[in-house]
Amino acid sequence: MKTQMTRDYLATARTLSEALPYLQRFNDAVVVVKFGGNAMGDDAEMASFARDMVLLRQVGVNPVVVHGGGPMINEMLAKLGIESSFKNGKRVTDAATVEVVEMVLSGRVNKRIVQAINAEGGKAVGLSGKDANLITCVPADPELGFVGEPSKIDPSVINNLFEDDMIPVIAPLGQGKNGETYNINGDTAAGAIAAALKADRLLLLTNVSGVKNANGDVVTELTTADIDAMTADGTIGGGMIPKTETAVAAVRAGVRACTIVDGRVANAVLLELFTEHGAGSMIRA
Ligand SMILES: Nc1ncnc2c1ncn2[C@@H]1O[C@H](COP(=O)(O)OP(=O)(O)O)[C@@H](O)[C@H]1O
Ligand SMILES: CC(=O)N[C@@H](CCC(=O)OP(=O)(O)O)C(=O)O
Repeated sequence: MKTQMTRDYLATARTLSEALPYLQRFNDAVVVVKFGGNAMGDDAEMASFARDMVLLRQVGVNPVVVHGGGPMINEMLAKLGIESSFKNGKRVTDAATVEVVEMVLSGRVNKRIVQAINAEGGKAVGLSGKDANLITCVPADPELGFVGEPSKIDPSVINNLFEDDMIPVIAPLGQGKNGETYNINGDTAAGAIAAALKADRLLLLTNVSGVKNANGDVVTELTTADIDAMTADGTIGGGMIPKTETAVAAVRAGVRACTIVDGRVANAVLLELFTEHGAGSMIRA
């Protein structure tokens, strides 16, 4: 049974300690957290994120981490002298680039998060969308090369890890039908996994406090119509495009709510889920 999380409940707890007596209400809830490369920060910030994941698991929530690592990919591409560009927030990915993307995401970034969660007392297992056929892809757009759009999700490996009290940490790569490797935007991968799991919440952690309007103010609740209008007039641009696209697709696919929030704030995930401090921008169906 999944616990129903409601904004009403969230609004009644002002602090984490006030929320503590009610945390069992979240037992067995599935929360997919996209941890963006820009949200990762230094070792102390990484440890704070890892602690949040371990605490969620301890109160019975099933967290799934899907990570990005765009800045770390940029750094490695620059070292190798490979030029890179983006179209609507997605990296144009040729054969040489996808090799680097896989090395950086499945290697260094994935293991850094796994190690941080394990150091906090959790049991994290690092995977990519290629493991156990988790994510099958089709090409997203001919102009983007090896950028994948998830066409099939097999979440059985995630459910098995939940049963064994483990926290899946997933790098956003997938496999095509001919065995080719695809680079998937981290937000897109997180949304597809959240939809397949019918997650209670999808949290997209980034380096801004939410979706901003033309005046620069964070919009706390957004409808899909607001997002369409703000994208059409250019208020939403760059890396925010895949996030809002993902939020809309996820809530349409049955995810209860999606929040875009600043992951650099201490205890960002716990505060967002359990207290009215949950700032950021929330999108619901
Ligand atoms: N309307 C908007 N509100 C907030 N951020 C926006 C907006 N439009 C574009 N952005 C940009 O999107 C960025 C977040 O996307 P991105 O850098 O890809 O993050 P991440 O690495 O966390 O996935 C912000 O830092 C900001 O520069
Ligand atoms: C297709 C595409 O854009 N893939 C992304 C995957 C990493 C990612 O999403 O990283 P952030 O979440 O840190 O931006 C990329 O190559 O940068």
